[in-house]
Amino acid sequence: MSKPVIEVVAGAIRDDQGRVLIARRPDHAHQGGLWEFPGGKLEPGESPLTGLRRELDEELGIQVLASRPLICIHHDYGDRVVRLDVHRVERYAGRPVGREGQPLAWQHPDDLGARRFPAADRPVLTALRLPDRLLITGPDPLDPVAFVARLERALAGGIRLVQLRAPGLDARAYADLADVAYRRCRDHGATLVLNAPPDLAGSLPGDGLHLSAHWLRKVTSRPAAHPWVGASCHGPDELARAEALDLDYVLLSPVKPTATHPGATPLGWSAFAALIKPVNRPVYALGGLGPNDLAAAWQAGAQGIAAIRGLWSFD
Ligand SMILES: Nc1nc2c([nH]c(=O)n2[C@@H]2O[C@H](COP(=O)(O)OP(=O)(O)OP(=O)(O)O)[C@@H](O)[C@H]2O)c(=O)[nH]1
Repeated sequence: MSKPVIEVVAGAIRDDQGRVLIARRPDHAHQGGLWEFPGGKLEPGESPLTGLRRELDEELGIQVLASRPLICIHHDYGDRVVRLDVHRVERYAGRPVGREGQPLAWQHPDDLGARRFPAADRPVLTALRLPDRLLITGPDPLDPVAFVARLERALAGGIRLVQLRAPGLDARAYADLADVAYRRCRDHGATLVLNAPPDLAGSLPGDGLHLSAHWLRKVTSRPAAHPWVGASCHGPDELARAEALDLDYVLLSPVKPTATHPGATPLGWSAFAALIKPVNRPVYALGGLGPNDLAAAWQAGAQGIAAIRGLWSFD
């Protein structure tokens, strides 16, 4: 018999330094003594938004004014299954205090890994470290100077995650480009992931590796030596494989018609949402999307959007 699912809603609240508010669970509670994102169980018939507002008022004494979905996790603890629906609180009124006596702490997302959280929260920590826009570079740089100028403009415009994709370049030209792109990204505090064969990527400067669907099929374990590893997925089998390999995030495409893959059938948002429902990691929506699609992507359960044309400035 399948176990009942406990519906839980929680808030990721940031301060103006980008730190996130966490609370320590009471020792006697389930997962007692561990840190958590403030929230709790939904009441019967309650919507996630109403539950979020109620819980954060009860626990912290704040009033949520604006929020959006961040990530939703299904986790089986053995004695119970929890559906943890985490929302980013964008605006709130009041000053958070531990109204139930729980200790609170503000922590930068990169440092959250040093705290002990319930197992369900692991992908939430990853989602908090990733931005909502992933730039895929393109088209292939026939003119590297113009390519780097475009990259620079994207970084100056706030892009913080870049996938270096240049399938037409040979290994040497790709390595040269990675060298320049990595320096530019580092100057802006952005993360560069290399869309290249794992062995080549491992020898180049970068913060991570992007596995094409081809390499996702070929690798037998998560490639070591890369702090970040993501992959391109197009359906449930590839999504399941990315999870089994314990990759950090995935891209699912195509959501809309795209110039890069004109023959592919677009998923549309509702099929996209259904496909990522069982996926316990951040998913970027890809295919014919731009910044105007961000709100739809969040509502469908995505981390955000990935794009070439939608984020790469052409002139
Ligand atoms: N609030 C919250 N709960 C979490 C997180 N991660 C996680 O696995 N959970 C689990 O989700 C469930 C939430 O239950 P809770 O005890 O906080 O719920 P509650 O505030 O309504 O308390 P109550 O049971 O005393 O009424 C627990 O099983 C808890 O272990 C998290 O980050 N935040």
